[in-house]
Amino acid sequence: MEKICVAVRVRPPVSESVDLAAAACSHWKVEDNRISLHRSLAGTPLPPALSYAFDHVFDKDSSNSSVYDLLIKDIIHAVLQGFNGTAFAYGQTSSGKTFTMNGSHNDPGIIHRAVRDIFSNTNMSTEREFLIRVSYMEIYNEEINDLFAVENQKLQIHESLERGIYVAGLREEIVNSADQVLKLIQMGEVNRHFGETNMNVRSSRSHTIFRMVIESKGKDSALDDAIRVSVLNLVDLAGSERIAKTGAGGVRLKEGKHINKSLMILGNVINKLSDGAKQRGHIPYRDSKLTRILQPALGGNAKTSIICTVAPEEVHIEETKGTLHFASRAKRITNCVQVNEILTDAALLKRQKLEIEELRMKLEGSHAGVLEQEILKLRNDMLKYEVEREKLAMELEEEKRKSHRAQGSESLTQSHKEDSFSTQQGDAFSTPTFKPAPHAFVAKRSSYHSTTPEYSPLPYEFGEVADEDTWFKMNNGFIADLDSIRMTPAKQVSSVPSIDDCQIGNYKQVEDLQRQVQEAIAEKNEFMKQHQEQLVLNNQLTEEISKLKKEAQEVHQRLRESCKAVNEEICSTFQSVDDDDDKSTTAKLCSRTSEFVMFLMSTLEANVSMATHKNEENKSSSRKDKDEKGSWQYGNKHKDCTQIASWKTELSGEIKEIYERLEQELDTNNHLVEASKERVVGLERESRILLAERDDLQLAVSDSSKRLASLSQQNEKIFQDLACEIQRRKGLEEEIKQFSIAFASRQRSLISFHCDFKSKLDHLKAQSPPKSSIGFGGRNFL
Ligand SMILES: Nc1ncnc2c1ncn2[C@@H]1O[C@H](COP(=O)(O)OP(=O)(O)OP(=O)(O)O)[C@@H](O)[C@H]1O
Repeated sequence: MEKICVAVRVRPPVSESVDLAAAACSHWKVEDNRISLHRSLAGTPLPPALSYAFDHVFDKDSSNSSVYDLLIKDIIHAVLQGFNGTAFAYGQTSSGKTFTMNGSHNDPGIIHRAVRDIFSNTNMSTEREFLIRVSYMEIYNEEINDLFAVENQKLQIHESLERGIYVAGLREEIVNSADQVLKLIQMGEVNRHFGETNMNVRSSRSHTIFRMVIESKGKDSALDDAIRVSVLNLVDLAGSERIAKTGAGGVRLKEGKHINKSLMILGNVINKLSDGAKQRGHIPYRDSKLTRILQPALGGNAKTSIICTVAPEEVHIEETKGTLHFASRAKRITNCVQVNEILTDAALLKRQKLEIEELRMKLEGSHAGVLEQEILKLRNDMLKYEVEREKLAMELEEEKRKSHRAQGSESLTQSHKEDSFSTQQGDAFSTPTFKPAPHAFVAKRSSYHSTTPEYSPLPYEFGEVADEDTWFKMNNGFIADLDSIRMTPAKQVSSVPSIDDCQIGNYKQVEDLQRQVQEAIAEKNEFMKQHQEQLVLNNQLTEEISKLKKEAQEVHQRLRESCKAVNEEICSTFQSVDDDDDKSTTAKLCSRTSEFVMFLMSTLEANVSMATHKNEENKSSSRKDKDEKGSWQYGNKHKDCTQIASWKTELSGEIKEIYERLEQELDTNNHLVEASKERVVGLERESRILLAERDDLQLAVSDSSKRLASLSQQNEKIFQDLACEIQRRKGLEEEIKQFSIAFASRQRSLISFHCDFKSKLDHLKAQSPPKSSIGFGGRNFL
């Protein structure tokens, strides 16, 4: 959707007096793209906020060149690319419309500049070849006249699915240079209705439409055979006028009424269109010839610019306000612009092949929704063909009826002759400078346009069967050719993501998931490996711990055993001493000494020596006692005591030695036990850490196993979905295939029907009197 571009141009004041001119200009102020009334009519208060902004506002000093550059140039370039374009000048009488469109010698107008621009572009184009046709018409008192052929008067407007709205019988000239076109325009201007009024010595009494149809085709047909056809309308409207001001009477009055009426209808159409799509309802395009011809430019398929001209004088303030109001309504209109293309059979075939290829590509991986849309589109196309076929059948019937009627009418035959004469004769206006086109495309299309008989392929009553809604729905664009042309399906901009994108997205998703699964598996394997290693380490440590425990037990055992052995040794020593004592006479003394030794075990050497010393003392005292009890015992015992003392010394030495050894051994063992204990504690701590680690690992492993399981599930689901999708796609492919076959057969039947229809038509034409006698005279191209 594209908004209409609206500009306002203020004409310079016409007063010859500089002061008056300055005063005239002082009411309207132009700043950038804004125009405001800043001084009201004498004696009336200034209306609030009377200020308008437009795409451009040109002040009195502006030139046609700047208007063209800012407002029209873009349209011309769009037209060369296949878009329709329209520019028209609107405003009260004498406000400068004709000056803007036609210009002057020093400052050529928009039409002149557009023609030059088009040819300089086409001549420079290395990629496309062009065929340009021009026509020039006027709407005078609600009648359409051909300005290139005065004999073509009161032409009728028709509408067809292929051509859109067109004027039947309008002369079109194939042109190949700007000079040629400008010459033709100059000749056409002669036929235009001008008249003198109080307000303008050369006032346009009609609306004029200069039309250029530009066909183009890529020079490299390997790339695309499509032919672009665009239409440029440059319109100079007649000015609205107040009868009181123009002083019109008689013919001028009649003209003025028609002008005002058609401009009022144009205003109504603009108002309706500016209401927005929802509120607008029925648009009264059919109420005037002007709005009917401009229909594609107003809310249809064309880039449109409106230049509203205003007069700055105080006397015209009301009209200027009216024009600005019209302009501000027009600013709200949006058009739906698209490139117009027509296709030859070969191009159509090429395109269809491409489309099938695209479909196949899409089928190879994507959303069924898009495919369903494609199917729907194809179905719609097929329906369209059906409708077209029915219409053609109706037309054939109509033709037959008309031909029967015509055969019975002699007078109509005569009028046909006259009309035929005018059609064949009137080539005083044939293109003088036209040379055979160098390129096959231009030659072919030129010959087509110059040889095709001009008649409307549709009955006149068609206007009653086709309405705007049908036109909008079925043919929102202009297609200039009829016979060998197919409609290019409207370019669609889909909001759904493209099928390729979706496919890539799916594959990416699957790839991502597969990668994730791979990673998860690798992670899991890594965890398992670590887990195994940890288990081995753990086992080793457990073994080591048990070994150490065993070792510690052995140490304890050994210690116990060695203690036991020492005890046993001591006991056996004492036993041997006891046994010896039993055998010797000093047994009793030994027995007593053994008790003493046991005591000495704790007090060691010092006590032994002390004990020995005391014993010596005791011996002497006891000797005294024993001397008193019996002197015979003392002599025997003295010998024994000496021996016992030596034994005692010997024994003490041995005991001391054993004790020291045992003490050393005990120390060593204690050290060993301590070290073992420490080691055991360390190992236990290590084992605890390892156990905790193992638990963590087990948790992680179970987590990753779960994740792996869910990923596998997802993966499986995706694969299932993919399988379903593939299955569905296969079904759709099958459906498309069948549909394509059905479509092709319908197309073939349509083409054969078309040929049949044409041949019947030719046959009928050959049999019946010429069309002009029954209303089919003239040419069929716009
Ligand atoms: N921008 C302009 N610069 C110089 N002269 C201008 C300009 N606009 C209009 N004029 C002059 O004003 C007069 C009226 O202009 P023009 O005939 O173009 O008006 P119009 O709107 O076409 O009138 P009508 O509707 O009656 O045909 C002419 O003499 C024209 O040369």
